[in-house]
Amino acid sequence: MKAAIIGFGKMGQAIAKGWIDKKVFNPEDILASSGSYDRLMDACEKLNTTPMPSNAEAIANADVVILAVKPKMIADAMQECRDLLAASDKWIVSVAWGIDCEELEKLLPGSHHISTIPNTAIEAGCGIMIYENQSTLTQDQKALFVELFEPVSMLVEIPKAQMNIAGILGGCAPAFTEMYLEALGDAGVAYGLKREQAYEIAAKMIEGVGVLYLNQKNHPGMMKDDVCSPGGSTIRGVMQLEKEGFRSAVISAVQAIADPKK
Ligand SMILES: NC(=O)C1=CN([C@@H]2O[C@H](COP(=O)(O)OP(=O)(O)OC[C@H]3O[C@@H](n4cnc5c(N)ncnc54)[C@H](O)[C@@H]3O)[C@@H](O)[C@H]2O)C=CC1
Ligand SMILES: O=C(O)[C@@H]1CCC=N1
Repeated sequence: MKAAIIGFGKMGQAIAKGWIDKKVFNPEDILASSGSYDRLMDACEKLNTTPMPSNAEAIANADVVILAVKPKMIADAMQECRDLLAASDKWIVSVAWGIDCEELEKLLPGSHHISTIPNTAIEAGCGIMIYENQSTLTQDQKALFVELFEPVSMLVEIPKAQMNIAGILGGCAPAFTEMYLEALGDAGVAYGLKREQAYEIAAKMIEGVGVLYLNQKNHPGMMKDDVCSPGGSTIRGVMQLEKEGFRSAVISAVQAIADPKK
């Protein structure tokens, strides 16, 4: 099987790296095409993926197509490929933010497609792949979709009305968490830790908290209480975060994306 990745930027490359690392695809079976041919050549040289001169050629030679251009670019990028996609059993995984099954059908009528929102951690094989419960994939294509993305992500099926909020938590919030990681690193450095060591400790801590929650499904407040010894040190930090509006800031950040006009 061969995969065409149309748009070989951050997300396109993250998917390719995750697949190569988990041996889902041989690097040369990933056919990449992008807006800038020079940058595409550089990226493909690093990953050993195959650079393609056009979107149409990448798609013609592939079984599955990952659509990883900016949402506004889809119509332009796929203009020459609409007929080919409508007339074949090739199938499309769109990762474009805000483009649901109905929108995809308008852009690529008659094709087999599924609308998803992945996150950058797919590169490390521990991503989240939100996908809409409505798609035009056949049963066999849906099974292949699971086969390709399960090794690199947790798959979460979501109805159309909740795609946006699920995508914010899975796809956008990594940036919030990276800011938190950076802030912990700065604080560690301020108190004498080497920066690399500070980031490593903080990153492992974030990973561990996630795994602990997923294993036990205890309420996060209870998990926090387990860390705060009576009269101990942690509760002083927790009280300060409460005073600074930490939780409220996080909720407001989600709102700023979910309701951009407010
Ligand atoms: N970066 C992220 O964390 C996430 C991104 N996404 C979605 O992934 C898609 C790509 O986003 P990024 O990778 O972050 O952006 P990016 O700007 O890094 O990548 C976009 C790529 O598309 C290429 N491109 C532009 N016009 C093209 C055309 N006509 N044909 C082929 N390629 C073309 C550009 O050269 C660039 O390599 C977007 O739709 C975004 O909503 C979804 C979830 C998370
Ligand atoms: O910021 C964006 O538009 C993309 C979609 C989700 C994460 N990054």
